[in-house]
Formats: sequence, structure tokens, C-alpha cells
Amino acid sequence: MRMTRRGPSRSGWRSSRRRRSARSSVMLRRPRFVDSRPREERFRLPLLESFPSPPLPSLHPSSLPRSRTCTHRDRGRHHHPRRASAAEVEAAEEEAARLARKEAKRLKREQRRLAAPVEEESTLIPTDNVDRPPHLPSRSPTPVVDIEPITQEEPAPLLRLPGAMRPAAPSKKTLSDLNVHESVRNKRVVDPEMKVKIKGEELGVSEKGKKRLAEMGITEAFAVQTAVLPLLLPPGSPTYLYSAFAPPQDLCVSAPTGSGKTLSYVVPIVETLAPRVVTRLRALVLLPTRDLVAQVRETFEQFGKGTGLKVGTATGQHSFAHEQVSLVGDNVDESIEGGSSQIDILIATPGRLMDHIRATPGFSLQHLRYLVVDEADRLLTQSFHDWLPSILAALKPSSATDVLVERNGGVADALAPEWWDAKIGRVASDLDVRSQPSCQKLLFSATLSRDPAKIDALHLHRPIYISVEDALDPHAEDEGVDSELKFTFPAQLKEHMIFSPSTHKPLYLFHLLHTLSLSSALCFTKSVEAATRLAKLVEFFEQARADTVKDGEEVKKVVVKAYSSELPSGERTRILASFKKGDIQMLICSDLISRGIDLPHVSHVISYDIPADMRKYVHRVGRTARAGKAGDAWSLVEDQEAAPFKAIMTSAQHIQKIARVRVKDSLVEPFMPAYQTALEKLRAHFATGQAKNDATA
Ligand SMILES: Nc1ncnc2c1ncn2[C@@H]1O[C@H](COP(=O)(O)OP(=O)(O)OP(=O)(O)O)[C@@H](O)[C@H]1O
Repeated sequence: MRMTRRGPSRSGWRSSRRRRSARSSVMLRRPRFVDSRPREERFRLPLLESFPSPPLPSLHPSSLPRSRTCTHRDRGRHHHPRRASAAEVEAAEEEAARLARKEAKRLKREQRRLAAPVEEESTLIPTDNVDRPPHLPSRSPTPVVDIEPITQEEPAPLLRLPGAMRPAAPSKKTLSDLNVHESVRNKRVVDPEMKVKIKGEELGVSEKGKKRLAEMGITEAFAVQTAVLPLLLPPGSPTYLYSAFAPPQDLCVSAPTGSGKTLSYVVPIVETLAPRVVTRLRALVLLPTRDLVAQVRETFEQFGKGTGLKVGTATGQHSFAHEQVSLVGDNVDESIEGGSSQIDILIATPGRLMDHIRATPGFSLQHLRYLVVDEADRLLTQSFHDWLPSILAALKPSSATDVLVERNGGVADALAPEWWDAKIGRVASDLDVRSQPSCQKLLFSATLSRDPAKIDALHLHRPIYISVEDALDPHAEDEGVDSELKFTFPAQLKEHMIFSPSTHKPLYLFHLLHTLSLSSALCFTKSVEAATRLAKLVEFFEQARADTVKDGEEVKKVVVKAYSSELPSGERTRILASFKKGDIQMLICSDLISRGIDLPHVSHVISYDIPADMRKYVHRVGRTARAGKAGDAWSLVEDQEAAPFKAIMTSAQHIQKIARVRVKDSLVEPFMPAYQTALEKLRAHFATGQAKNDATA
């Protein structure tokens, strides 16, 4: 068969040929085939696209031999299908027929498969050959299956697997709880209104103890006492001085200011130690300030009257030698095992206690039955030469504390079982059971830390956390409340705030002094210096006011005094005594006495400068509304203090509890002339150095 090349047009073909002859002699030399078939047959192209799948090999020009396709130029210019040769057409027709046969066979096979009965169905659905209950309709013996093209068959639905789910975000409370000690999470909440009559048996107080409480005017136990006393004095069972093989659980107690925390540890300590025979140091109470040490000592002496228990203090108020003698006597007998002690109960500030641990021969903590940390949150934030690890080590000696042990005549005493196996005073045997410390740790505060790190540092033994708080308080368990702290306030406390331009602040103070008829108030400033200055201003103001009053009119001056750590201790005692007697109506002070000090008759607390944080606010306002009495707290908030004050109160969710009071200008205007005079006097006072003379006098 002879084949000729045909192009798309004669003229195009010719010109193309001319150009190609010049370029490629190789192609021209190839043998030429001449197709002898009629023209219409020669030009008939197979309808390749009409065959079913699978598709034939691609006829893209690039996949065909060059000599049988159009020229490059034609291919680039005209997108027409190429013409196949007769041999190609034949081969393609054969291939197409073969594929069509194959496809037909496949379809038949598929039809047969679909026509066959479904095996699973036959096993599950009873056929007519099986006994069927009469109520069931009979089934056709051979299921009729319509043959559908395979492409139309719906695929069986796949099992739905659970999709990936985003876990629910933990609540704010859960998150904040993560940062809270476990004992705090499982705290025992005590209703502040809870009261129990002392004369009952449920508190575990002895008859003698009840009598002493009655003499002190106490007939009912306050909420914190109802919770703590039965734990430390289990009713009906004796209390042991030492119980090394059944160590007592430690306590963390959080209760509002003035709620009676002191008696809740004083009563059990005195009750437990009273039957002791030998004097040993068995209770140590740590407090942050001398004033508090003196106050707690007073409570111990009042309740311990007649028990013979000896109470001592170590605060640095007396000389070190004097304190040493009061603790261990003046003739320390080194042969006494476990050190010697003149006292049963020691109340101390941590710094001074550390001095005695280091430098007082015969002074030892190995017999301690109680370690009380009062105002615990404040003490735990103070380092005081690492007082906490040193004291904990002195309770239970280890190799790390050998130095301390030796210096303090650290000979193990049979009364201090936890020391037995730490010392080499005897040969250990298989019968020796390692003992646990029987020293019980008791932590108290109005703002007790919930921080796990701080609590862990105390190495508490299965601590119980008691919180006196109003369970119905809508904010008690609010989400988002600071995780570390939760503040509870005395129920009878009323809080107010006055926003004021800085120039008017003293006027608002005078207004409160006179319109509220303050008789027993504490006024807090940001520093000792500010307290001294303000006290002087009020003094001058009162004088100027009295001077302007007409003859014959009786004028009662408000007596105000500054009370600060800079005053000599004798002077402070005198001022406090006058204040208690009512000779001084207002004490102006820094935050020195904002903690713990018990001045039961304080009716008003004024924050002249805003407190630095919420803890300070809690302790300031807690100087009033004590022991169930009513009390008022006022905050004078200067313009520039407004934002930080609101931020502190809002973050503790307390702002809504403080009533905002607006004072009309007309109410303070009458104080203006006396205020002007007082300011001038104050300037002169500081200019002439009179202030210095006052300070040194
Ligand atoms: N059961 C009671 N009945 C009557 N008065 C009590 C009772 N318990 C304690 N008080 C009195 O309540 C006052 C406050 O007690 P206390 O100083 O122990 O409070 P506090 O909780 O330690 O306060 P703060 O946190 O401010 O130190 C004291 O004057 C105390 O005598």
C-alpha cells in the first residue's frame, strides 16, 4: 500500500515542503508510501473517543513518530486530529472490539453476582423453610434482585467514627484551684455565725478551763473556736503530751480579723500542758511584732492562771543576757538531757528566736508539742535569716543540723521520741520503729496564704484547713477571684469611701472627726513620717478651731496622737494605755499596728492614705468590728489614688461592698479658716526645726 503525505492545504503544504527540504534531507530520503484506496476511505478517521474505557493510548502528537504526524509548524498552528494510517485504523478497531468484548463479559459477571442470594441475609432472616411465627408475613423463597448498573449502586454507609473533639476548656475556678494547696481545696468551711456554749461538752474544755473562761467573761465560743477546740482537745479522750507513733494532724486556720483566733490556740495549749510535771519548752508561738507578743502573753497568763505554767517572751525588748536567763536559767546544767528550760511556753518574734537557737546554751526545741505561727501569712513572707528551715530543723535533728544540735547541748531526751534515732546515745535495735514528730503545727491568719509552695515549706503533716467564711457569700467561690488569697471580713463591719481632691483631704478628715463624733479611732497613713506630720496638723487645727470659738462657748478638742515604731517602747505603752482609757480619741499610725493588735473598743478605722494592697486593707479595717461588735471603716481616696484603690478592691471583688459617700462642700467650708491657720503653723513648725526637737525629746 502506497501512502502519500497530505497537508491541510496545497499551498501551505508546498511552502512547508520547500522550507523542510532545505532543513532536513534525512526526512526526504525516507521511503514514500502511496495509498491506493479511494479518497473517502483514505480520509476516514477512526472514532477513537466512541469506545468505552479503558482509554486507548494517547494520540497526542508528541507520543507519535515524527514522520507520521504533521509538521511542527502545522501542529503548532492547527489543532485538528491527525489522520491515522489504514494499518493503525485496523489495529485500533481490533483493540476496540477486544475491549468491548471484555467489558461486556465483565458486565455479565456483575449481573450474575448481584442475582445471587445474599448470604448474610439468609442467615438472619427466617425463610419459608424454617418454622415461622404465624404473625410474620411469609417470605418469597427466592429474592428478586433488580440488576442495576454498578455505577448506580449506593455504597453501604460507613460506620461513623467519632470525630476529633476539642476538650472543654477548664473553668477559671479549676485553673485557680491548680494553684491552691490540696488541703485548701478540701477545706472545712465554718459559718461565722456559729456559736457554742462553753458549758457544754462538745468543745473538750475541762471544768477548770470553763471556769477560767467564765472569769474572763467568755460564755460562748466563737466560730473559729468551735472548729479548732474539738480538734485539739478531742472530747472524751485524753490529750497526750507526746504521741510519736500517732502524730497529730497539723492545722491551717483562716478566720476574719477579731474573730477570736488567739483563744482558739491558747485554750488547747494550756489545757494540754497543764498536767505536765517537768518544765520543758513545749509550746512556741511565733508572731511578727513585739506588741503582738505582749498581747498574746497577756491572754496566756489570763487563761493559764492557776495552772503553774510558765510563759516567757523573746522579742529583743530586753537585753540578750536577760532573755537567756529567763529562758534557760543563769546556771545552765549541761548534763541535763535535751537542754534546760525555765518556761513551758515561749512567745517570740522569729529573729530573736533564731539568736537564741544559735547562741543560748541549753536552749532546745526538741520537746515542742505545739508550734504556733500566728499572722502566718506575714511571717512566711519574711526571711529573718531563714528562720523557718532553721526552726523546722531544730524540731527534728538531722545531719544538716548537727551543728545546732551540738551547740545546744543537743542530747536526745527520752521525752522527745523523734530525736531517738537521730542521736547515737544508744544502740538501735530491730524493734525500733522510726517515729514521727509529735510537734503539732498550727497556722493562723486572717489572710492565710493558699499558695502551695508556702504551705509546703512548713512540712505540714496531713494538714486540715479550716476557713471561717460565709458560705452564702455570693463572692465566696466566685470564679476568677485571686487564687492565692481569699479575704473574709467581720460581718458587722461597714465600709465607706470618699473620693477627694488632694487639697480637700484634710478637710474631709476634720469632717469625719467632728460629724461622726469619733471617740476611738485609728487613722492609717502610708509612712511613719506621714503619720507624724498629719498628727501635728490635726493638733494645730484643733487648737485653731478652739481659738476661734466665742467666749463662753464650750469647745471639746479632739485629742490625736501619732503612734509609730520610732517611739520608745515605754512611750508606746503609755499612748496605748491612754487610748484604751479614752483620753486619746484618735491614733494616727503607719501599718505597724494594723496587724493583730487587739484594741476592742476601736469604733472607726480611717485609711487616710490608701493601703498598698488588699492584705493591708483587711488588717487595717480589721482593727474595728472585733469580737462581734459593730465598726466602721472609711477610706479617703485622693484623685490620683482612685485608680489603684479601685483596682485593688475590684481584683478582690470587694469594691461593691464599699459604700461611696459624697461630702458637700458646704459641710467642709466651715473648717477652712482653722485649716489655713493650722497649715501655717505646720510650715513654721517644720521650718524652725521644732519637729526635730520634738522627736529627740
Ligand atoms: N468567745 C469569745 N467571746 C467573747 N469575746 C471573745 C471570744 N473570743 C475572743 N474574744 C475577744 O475577741 C477579741 C479578738 O480576739 P483575737 O485578738 O483573738 O482576734 P483575732 O482573730 O486573733 O484577730 P486578728 O486577726 O486581728 O489578730 C479579743 O478581745 C478577745 O478577748
